[in-house]
Amino acid sequence: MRDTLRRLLRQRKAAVGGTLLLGFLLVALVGPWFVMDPTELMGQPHQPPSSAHWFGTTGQGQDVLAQTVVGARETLAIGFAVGALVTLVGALVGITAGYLGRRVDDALTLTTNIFLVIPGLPLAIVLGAYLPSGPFRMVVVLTFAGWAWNARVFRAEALSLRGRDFVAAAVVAGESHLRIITRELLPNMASLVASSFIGNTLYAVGAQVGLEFLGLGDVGSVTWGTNLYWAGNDAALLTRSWWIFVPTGICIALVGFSLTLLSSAIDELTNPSLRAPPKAPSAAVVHAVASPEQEAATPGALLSVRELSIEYMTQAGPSRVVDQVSLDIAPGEVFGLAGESGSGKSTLGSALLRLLPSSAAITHGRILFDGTDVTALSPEALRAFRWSRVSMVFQSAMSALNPVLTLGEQFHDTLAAHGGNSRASSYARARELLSMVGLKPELVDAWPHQLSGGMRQRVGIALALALEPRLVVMDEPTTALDVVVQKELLQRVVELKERLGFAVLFITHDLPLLLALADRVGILQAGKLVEVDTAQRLRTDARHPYTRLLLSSFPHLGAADAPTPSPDVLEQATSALKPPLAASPGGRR
Ligand SMILES: Nc1ncnc2c1ncn2[C@@H]1O[C@H](COP(=O)(O)OP(=O)(O)OP(=O)(O)O)[C@@H](O)[C@H]1O
Repeated sequence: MRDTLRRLLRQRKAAVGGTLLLGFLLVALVGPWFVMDPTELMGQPHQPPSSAHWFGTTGQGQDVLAQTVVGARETLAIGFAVGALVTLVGALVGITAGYLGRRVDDALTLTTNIFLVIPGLPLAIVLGAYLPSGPFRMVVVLTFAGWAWNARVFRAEALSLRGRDFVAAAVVAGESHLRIITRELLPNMASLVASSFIGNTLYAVGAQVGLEFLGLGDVGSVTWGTNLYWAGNDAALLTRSWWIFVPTGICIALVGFSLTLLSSAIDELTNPSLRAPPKAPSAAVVHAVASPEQEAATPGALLSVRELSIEYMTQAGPSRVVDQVSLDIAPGEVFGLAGESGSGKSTLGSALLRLLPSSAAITHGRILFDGTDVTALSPEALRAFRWSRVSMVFQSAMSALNPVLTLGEQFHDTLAAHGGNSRASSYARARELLSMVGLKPELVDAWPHQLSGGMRQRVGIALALALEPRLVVMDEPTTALDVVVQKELLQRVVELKERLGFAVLFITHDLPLLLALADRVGILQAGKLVEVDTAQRLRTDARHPYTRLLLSSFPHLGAADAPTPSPDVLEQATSALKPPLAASPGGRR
């Protein structure tokens, strides 16, 4: 907690926003003792700023500085009180609904939705007419009108946390609902609570000033809203007495600005991916290659990667994660890319479709695909190129499918984006693709959550094959699956590859799996391709020490001194993957 606070203070946005807000709080707390009585008629009306009245006088002769300073107290007090109450009520209702679910959720969600459809202003007017005037009325009115949005946000967060293992573990351990909510859920929502509180305070200050300006507050009190109300009533605009409303207006804008800065700082602190990444060089793709002969693709190769280097721009400067990699993939070949975690496999795979994040740049080299220089494609050409010529199967079957669209719709989106025809023809193609990967065609109307992990990954493969690409990049497609499902899936991939003739770049850290599946394997170490060879040769005659180290970490792969190897994974996988894999295309590195 102290560490979070320290990091928050180090953030420029938080420092500026916090200092501004603290300044206003200080003025609101002690300022009223140092200024004149804001209600007393001290001088001539409509007097511009002078040494007697630094901010001038109002249309009735009161001191504008005193009104601005004293007005801060009630405005901010109500703002923070409403901010806290709206957050509290919203969190209570939302978390209870999301965590308990069923009937409680139905009832609370219905209530929340009713509040959401009632327009805030009429609700505030009606409530205001029945409640005794004063700050209390404003707090009740704004809390009543504002809690529902917050409840929706907290409910969504509770629903997502409820499914997490640590909550299931607390339930199994017999913890009470109250304890689970306060000990398991709430601490995990700390950043949401903090940013909601700041956002709600911003809402409260704005809404309060708005209502009071319309005369719906207590016009006898001194707040920033009533200052503006009286400025309007005293014709400050008509008489061009700008000093009556400008100081209050500036204060409201500055408080809003400081709260916005704080809210954004909290978001960035709790979610580092929101921080603006350091900028990649403006020429994100550089085409230089060392030698002219490297300019050309290898004859007969489907893909030629030439001296490719990729850098991420980090706070500490550029970090090269792919370093001068050159490789070729032949039509119909399965090329395996192996290497330990963080060696740059996924970065290299994403670069083939130019799917790198904005903080990454291809700083050197070329990607030549079937006569196309991928590194030089315009955004429009790239859109047409991706998926129709090179597609991808992503690692996480869980998150690669859109949870709110049926499978048919997801196929239709992909086909329509590449000039597909009617929805009916997309659905027909989707059924065909589903049966091709061994799923029932009727699943076209299913939602992703109705499928198992293995089924989802098959859908991912079907989607990747929808436009009959010539190369499919598979980035750890089986990592999250158990060995049986993994085996079935890979068998299917090999069958489809034999039938349709596409090539595969298969990325994984599971070297035994690759040696069984791939025609050739490349070993990536810290961004460098240290060895490329046929799977057969790598198994028995690996040359690079890093390859040998990787192989030796799997004792069943022939290490003579390995303790009684368990059933040979390689043998199992090879026998599963019929027909036998083709020999390597020669002549490439
Ligand atoms: N957005 C990013 N900003 C900065 N560095 C990054 C970013 N994404 C990845 N990296 C770094 O790039 C390197 C390569 O990451 P990459 O994901 O390509 O490795 P990998 O071999 O696919 O790993 P794994 O097998 O664990 O998926 C890692 O050191 C990682 O920390």
